[in-house]
Amino acid sequence: MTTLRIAGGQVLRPGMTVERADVLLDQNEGKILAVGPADDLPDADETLDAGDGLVIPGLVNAHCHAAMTLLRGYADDKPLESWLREDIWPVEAELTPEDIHAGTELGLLEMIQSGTTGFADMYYHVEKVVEAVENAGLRARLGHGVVTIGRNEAAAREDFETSLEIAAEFDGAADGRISTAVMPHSLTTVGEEYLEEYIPQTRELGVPLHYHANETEDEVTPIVDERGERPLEYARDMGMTDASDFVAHGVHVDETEIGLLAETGTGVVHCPASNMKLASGMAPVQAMLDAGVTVGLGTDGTASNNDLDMFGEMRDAAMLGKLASNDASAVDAETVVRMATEGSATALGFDSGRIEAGANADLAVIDLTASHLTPRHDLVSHLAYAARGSDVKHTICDGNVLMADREVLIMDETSIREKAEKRAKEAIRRVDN
Ligand SMILES: N[C@@H](CCSC[C@H]1O[C@@H](n2cnc3c(=O)[nH]cnc32)[C@H](O)[C@@H]1O)C(=O)O
Ligand SMILES: [Zn+2]
Repeated sequence: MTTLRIAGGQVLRPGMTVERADVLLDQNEGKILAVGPADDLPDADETLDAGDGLVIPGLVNAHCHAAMTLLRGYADDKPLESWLREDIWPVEAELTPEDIHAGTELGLLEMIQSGTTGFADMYYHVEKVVEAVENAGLRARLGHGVVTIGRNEAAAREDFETSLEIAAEFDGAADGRISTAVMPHSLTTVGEEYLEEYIPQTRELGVPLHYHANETEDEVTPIVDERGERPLEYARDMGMTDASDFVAHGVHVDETEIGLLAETGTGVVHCPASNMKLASGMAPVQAMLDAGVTVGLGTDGTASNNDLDMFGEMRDAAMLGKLASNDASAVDAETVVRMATEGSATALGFDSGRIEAGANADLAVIDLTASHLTPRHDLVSHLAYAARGSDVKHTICDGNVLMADREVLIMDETSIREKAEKRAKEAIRRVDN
């Protein structure tokens, strides 16, 4: 067994307390072996100096479309429907598998540089997303997003069957760092007849479902008008609300749907920056948490954010949550830190998001010497309201050091950025011609 000690730091423990301690990792199993005072822990094969920094669970971005880094800043200042139809979907039609590989690599680089060690991703040409994640050393739940509207039956079936095939083929890949889900895009972009046929096949596969739900009023009204029930009641009737399933957004959920989510255990991934940027609405996060709903945190894609920095997402969640509840004590610092770690990990079914023996060895170490993190009254407050991705100095996933002292060890940053820049511009040229 090869062991790594993260020494000389202060550690964020599951109860959101901070204590001076070392952390001992088993690099073969990718697990945390022990947390405690330096003198109490056995010697390790390797030591990584936390330099009096703050050791936190690696952040988990529970809803993303990583390859959309290629479209960062391409189409801003529009609501969801016109943004997708007029700008995003036309250029996505031009993206090649290699483009998606390049965009995903750029996203993974940004995640490693900002302390994110796990994420959920809905896209296509997922074999290229798998390849990028395998090489980058991160933990991910991946899936092919299914859209059947606007497609003939053969194309619609092919899209859903691709999602099942991908989920079956890659679940457990990368020595277990990769898991999968079947990902119908949303309850209004996938026809009921296909849900009826393919959801049971998903259950046979034993992987969860992930889909966008209740993001905008336009996603809710048609279902209520046509079915006389709420979208998540429809989802439940279609067998899409298991405890292992997780939905993105959940902005326009009413009390009935909050109660349903609390009862089924289906996770909700709150994406505050995307919801604000697309003017989708303000999710009732505090009400969902008070009802016992599992709430994770996600950035969505970088074309509706526009970065993958989960520190910014925590800050947005806290600020928006207070406004949405008209209550400055709502969605407080501890709540958003828990959302970005334990909440997201639970929603994705990762044994990560907490620093205690037996959990995955997914961690980040924050350099506290910055002026914007001074003085150190309350480090949990700093995580929510002051820290930023660029404060992360070490990132570790599955017990492997992916970034040390801000140097990404296993990816060539310059070539990744140059490739993404080139491929993004070429894709835009193709859509403009
Ligand atoms: N098989 C589908 C691809 C679906 S991938 C996931 C889709 O979600 C889109 N997406 C990104 N952000 C959002 C959002 O906030 N709400 C809904 N869809 C989004 C993204 O652009 C992408 O088209 C097809 O061939 O079009
Ligand atoms: Zn999304």
